[in-house]
Amino acid sequence: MTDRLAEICATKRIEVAARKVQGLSCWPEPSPVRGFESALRNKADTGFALIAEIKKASPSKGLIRADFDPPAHAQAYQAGGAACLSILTDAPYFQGHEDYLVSARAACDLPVIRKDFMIDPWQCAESRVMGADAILIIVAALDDMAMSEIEDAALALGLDVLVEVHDEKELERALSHLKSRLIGVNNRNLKSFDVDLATTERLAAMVPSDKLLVCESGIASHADCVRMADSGVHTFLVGESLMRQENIENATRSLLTGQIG
Ligand SMILES: O=C(O)c1ccccc1NCC(=O)[C@H](O)[C@H](O)COP(=O)(O)O
Repeated sequence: MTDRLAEICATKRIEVAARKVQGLSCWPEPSPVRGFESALRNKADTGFALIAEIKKASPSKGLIRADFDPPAHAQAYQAGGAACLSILTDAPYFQGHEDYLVSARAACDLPVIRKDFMIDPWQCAESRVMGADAILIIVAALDDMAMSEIEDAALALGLDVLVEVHDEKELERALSHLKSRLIGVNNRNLKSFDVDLATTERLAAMVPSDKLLVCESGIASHADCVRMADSGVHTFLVGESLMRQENIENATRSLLTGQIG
């Protein structure tokens, strides 16, 4: 595990231990699960499928959007053609909050992935109670047994799982130990924070055809999407480049279609 990821996970362990003591009763009953994977597959069949991220800040860039308004961003992403939302709930490193997930999901019809650092199967139940439709498993953060236990807990609750890898070794571990059909290749190096789209291009050929490959991080334009399509990749997770735009709806449409304005 990278030092930074290890630090984030150590902080998360303390946070989750405290949240477990509080229990789950503070959220209302969740609405039925919206199909996250199916929404992506439907859009990817006919063009580009976008998981649009609601991201206020990040460890690599600090504050990204000052006038942060999750419900408004969710509606803009949906109007611009996004298939799903990704909502950061980690507070210490991303200035996220579970209220952002609750309010953004209530403001639109899109399925939502809770973007956080999963280190305990209990967080799956917590995610479902918040209203999440999917969770993220970061292979680099977990050993084989832990990631498999978290995946089982998520699937038992009806949540979809996006399995995130950064290199060949992590992809092999994911394919050997996990059953989820969504594989995210994250182009961000967690040691240097450098982003290189060639990471997705390198790993794409290793991903079996029954899996849906999601290209994560560093996508900034329609040209980047077209470049990834040359490697057979039509599904993207995009945060910063859209969150920095004044008109998020137009920027989302332009990313997906190449149309300006
Ligand atoms: O974004 C970061 O700085 C970061 C640092 C450490 C761990 C994870 C990090 N990002 C999580 C993500 O996966 C991205 O938010 C997501 O792929 C969107 O990336 P981008 O379009 O480059 O904002």
